[in-house]
Amino acid sequence: AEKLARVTILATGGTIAGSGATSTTTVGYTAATVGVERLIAAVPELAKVADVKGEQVFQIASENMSNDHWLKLAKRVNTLLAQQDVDGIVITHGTDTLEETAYFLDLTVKSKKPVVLVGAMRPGTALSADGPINLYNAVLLAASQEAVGKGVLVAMNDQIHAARDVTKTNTSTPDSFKTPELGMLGYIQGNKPYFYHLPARKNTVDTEFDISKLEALPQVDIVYGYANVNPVALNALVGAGAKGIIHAGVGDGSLASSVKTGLVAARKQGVLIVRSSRVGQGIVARNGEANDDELDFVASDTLNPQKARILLMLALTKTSDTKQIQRMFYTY
Ligand SMILES: NC(=O)C[C@H](N)C(=O)O
Repeated sequence: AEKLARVTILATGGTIAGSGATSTTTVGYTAATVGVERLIAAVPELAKVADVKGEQVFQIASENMSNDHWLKLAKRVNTLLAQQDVDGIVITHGTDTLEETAYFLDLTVKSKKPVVLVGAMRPGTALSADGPINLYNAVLLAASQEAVGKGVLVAMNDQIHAARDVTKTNTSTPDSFKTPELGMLGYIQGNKPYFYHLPARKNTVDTEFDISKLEALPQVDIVYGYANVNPVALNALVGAGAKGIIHAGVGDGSLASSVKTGLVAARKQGVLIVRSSRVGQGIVARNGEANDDELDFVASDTLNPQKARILLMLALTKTSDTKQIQRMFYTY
């Protein structure tokens, strides 16, 4: 018989490990209650596709995910993937910040072996819970040769997405994870992954980031744009020591005059400013809605604000030169 791939499941909590009072409880349940061994035992089919081991790394709802959790997780993933006896990793995760953790790992994992993030939109106790099939698909994907060298992947709702581009698009439906416009990578169907696209941006072994010796990440915060915007939030975050600010601007990253004044002042104090957009799709054009050359700002390209925040934190561990950081935003 062919030897099965060895896949470690790192469990972090979320709704995939959640439970509710009744089978029709799809909101108002409790996330992060079920341990990894029970998650694995609930899907005996896993044993057919991989030699599976479980490890409980955290037990949290993903709204509580932090920089510290990311550093711990990335270090654990790198340690495991350096081992001969680990062929791939699945990370069970809450869906609220799953896209952020996926992108953080996409930039910091130093291996071509598959890393697949998975979650669920319904707790395990619900009718038509999506966790078990999502977990099965994720393990199947992590055990496959097809997933090698494709960066960190997200497996949800029978689909395969790239960490950089996937986003949560719906508060509660099982088809919430999408890659609008840039496109998902493929499907999982009939016990097989099918790929149609490859991630074009550099990831994993091809990035310049190394978190192996880091104990903390620089403080980077997000400021939201809206009509009648109040600059108080921006000024407070800068006052609280932010090293970088992501401006989630309206439209193509446009800046209201009241906020622009604060951003210019912050930049003069050495704070890195990235113009992103709250729109969720499209390129934020450099020197478009603002003269980035003159202001010494960075444009986020297509990264949404929460992912721009991750790239800026990692960029600041290497340099504070805006030209270098802009290059990174066009590379990753
Ligand atoms: N569907 C979910 O997993 C939502 C939950 N709040 C979490 O992110 O942990």
